Amino acid sequence: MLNFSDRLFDTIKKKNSVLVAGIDTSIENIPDYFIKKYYDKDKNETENLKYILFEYNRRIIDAIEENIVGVKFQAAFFEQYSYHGVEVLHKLILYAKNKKLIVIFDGKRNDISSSAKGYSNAYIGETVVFDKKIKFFDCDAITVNPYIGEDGIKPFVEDCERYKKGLFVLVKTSNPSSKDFQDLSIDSKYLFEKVAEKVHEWGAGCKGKYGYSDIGAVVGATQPDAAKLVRSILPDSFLLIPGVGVQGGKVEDLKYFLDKNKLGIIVNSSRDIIYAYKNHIHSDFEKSSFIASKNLKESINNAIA
Ligand SMILES: O=c1ccn([C@@H]2O[C@H](COP(=O)(O)O)[C@@H](O)[C@H]2O)c(=O)[nH]1
Repeated sequence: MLNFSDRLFDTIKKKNSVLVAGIDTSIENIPDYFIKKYYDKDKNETENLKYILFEYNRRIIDAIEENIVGVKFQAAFFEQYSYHGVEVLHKLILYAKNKKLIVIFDGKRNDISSSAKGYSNAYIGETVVFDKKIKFFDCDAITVNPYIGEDGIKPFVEDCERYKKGLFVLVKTSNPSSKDFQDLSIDSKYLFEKVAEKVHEWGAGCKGKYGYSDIGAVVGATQPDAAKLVRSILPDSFLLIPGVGVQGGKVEDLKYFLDKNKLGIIVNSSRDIIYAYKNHIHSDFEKSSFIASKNLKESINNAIA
């Protein structure tokens, strides 16, 4: 099996797209006509929830797959429905993997090393179950929070090497409050620069045949100035960039995130794609999402050409 960064690189080239669709779906944002059509009064709430949540997202994935390199599943939107949502998440991960899309689990997980290893086992590695080892979620990559320090990151990095998976470490996030801690100054550097230096160190041992590291960084689209600094520290890492559109990040600023080969980025968009029907692009939600993802893919490609 190829390294994560090689699989990502090849899929970007094959699809001619760096767009990742964020699957952040809440039931209350699914169109009424869809719910009315599929809500079955003879079933209980959770059976209806599971069916409708899976079906809506499955159809979105089918509609947009040609425009995207992968999908990013935001854990919160599944966990809010307890184990019912997690069951749907598991089914959707399998569905997306079967379509050869790059699957990123956005859980921003971490803990002390023993607990971090549990998260890593679940999402990118394998878990010992009696005399078997089971790859439960088997995603291509996971987002992690670096605040706990190196011993919490190491189990993930080791599993990236072992299972050919990827990691995206939060370096400079897209939200306005990212400045509260990430911009604190230490030794005349921002804290996020220090984190980026660590990401460089952690990724040095896992590079693919194209020279990219399997350990990448999350940098918000709303942070082009920070992106220039991060890119100078991380010349060989993929940057996962959320925050275009609704959060104010501009496609024209994506050039500041690129590496020297005008590559090395993937750009997430969630609400603008999964709820594109709200913008009345088309009366049909699948067509709306298709058009929104196609337009965004093309405008990103133009901006980074
Ligand atoms: O810095 C970060 C890190 C993660 N996110 C996540 O990305 C999507 C963004 O959704 P949009 O609807 O496209 O705004 C969401 O899942 C966030 O949890 C981020 O926004 N910023």
